[in-house]
Amino acid sequence: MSTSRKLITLDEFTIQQTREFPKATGELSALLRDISLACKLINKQVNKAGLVDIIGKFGATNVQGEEQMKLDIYSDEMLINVLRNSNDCAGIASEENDDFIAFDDEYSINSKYVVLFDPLDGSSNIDVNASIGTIFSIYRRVSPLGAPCTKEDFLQPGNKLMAAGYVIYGSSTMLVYATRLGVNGFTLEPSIGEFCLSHPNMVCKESGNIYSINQGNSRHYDDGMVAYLDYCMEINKEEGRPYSHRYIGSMVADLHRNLIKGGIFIYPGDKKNPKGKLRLQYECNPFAFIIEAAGGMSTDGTVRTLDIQPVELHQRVPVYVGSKKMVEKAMEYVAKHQDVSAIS
Ligand SMILES: O=P(O)(O)OC[C@H]1O[C@](O)(COP(=O)(O)O)[C@@H](O)[C@@H]1O
Ligand SMILES: [Mg+2]
Ligand SMILES: [Mg+2]
Repeated sequence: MSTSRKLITLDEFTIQQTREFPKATGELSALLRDISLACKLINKQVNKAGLVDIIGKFGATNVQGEEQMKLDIYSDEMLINVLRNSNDCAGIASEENDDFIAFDDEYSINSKYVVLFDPLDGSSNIDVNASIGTIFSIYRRVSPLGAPCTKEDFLQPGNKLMAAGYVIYGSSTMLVYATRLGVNGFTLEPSIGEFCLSHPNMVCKESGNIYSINQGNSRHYDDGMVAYLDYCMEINKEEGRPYSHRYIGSMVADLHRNLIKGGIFIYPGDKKNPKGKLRLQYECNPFAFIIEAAGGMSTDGTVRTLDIQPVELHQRVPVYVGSKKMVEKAMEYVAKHQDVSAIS
């Protein structure tokens, strides 16, 4: 049985897409190719993490007070170096850097785009060989070309995104990215070192039977969240419940599974952390953009994630993202209990 088929590389795919848009300059596609190069360099280290000095803590904390892992720093440096030398990017913002970085060479100041990224997502899973990832999002600048980019370029709401994506370093390495044209997945073919189209036109099912949440925090949840979890665990054969609980603890891996199988991922606000844990600009917005482009939905429990106006680079927001019907149901529970608690 021959398993080979004509491979379409990411380069070929992005060039084909550019041809469909006469006005397209190819800069966005070039930026995607730059990001894929940086992720190939990260992938090389991830694949042999136990054998090279890339496991463990770096010995510093980031602006959010989180311990940085060596692979967080390595991945951050790879992305910054590739994007700084690419002529396609005016500047970056990253989970691992306090402030944005504007590239001030003569090419970068004339680039139309800025990139935000979570260089290594799922840091708590690095040392235990569970799937981890990189998350990125691309905005067109609002600041004038010909000068370094500014903070405003990085504090745009998600509904202004041009493209967003992630790379998952798992049993295979995949790059999935979304534009307003749709969502496509590419698998790294190690023998040619190229990402090749493997999951064209990805769609997020309207409903699924997986719920993904760190239930270890449930003692801190408000009534609405507790009631929704009861709903997920309730025995109701007609409605396909109880749902299965799946939680890898890497947002990239949990969202990738739900994108393919259907499901809901929730990192709510709670009594301990009212804003939740995940960051709006380089975790929640890119996934909201990808999942919506695939037909799903994302909110902070009340508002569409993509319509939230960012005020800080590293701000956190609650997130309910995934299959449309499941997010709507979770919103019903949250709203119902918000009304009750408002009255009482
Ligand atoms: O351990 P918790 O509290 O469930 O948090 C897990 C979440 O934290 C994260 O690891 C945060 O991302 P980073 O690893 O990039 O800091 C997410 O990937 C994941 O969904
Ligand atoms: Mg992360
Ligand atoms: Mg991270």
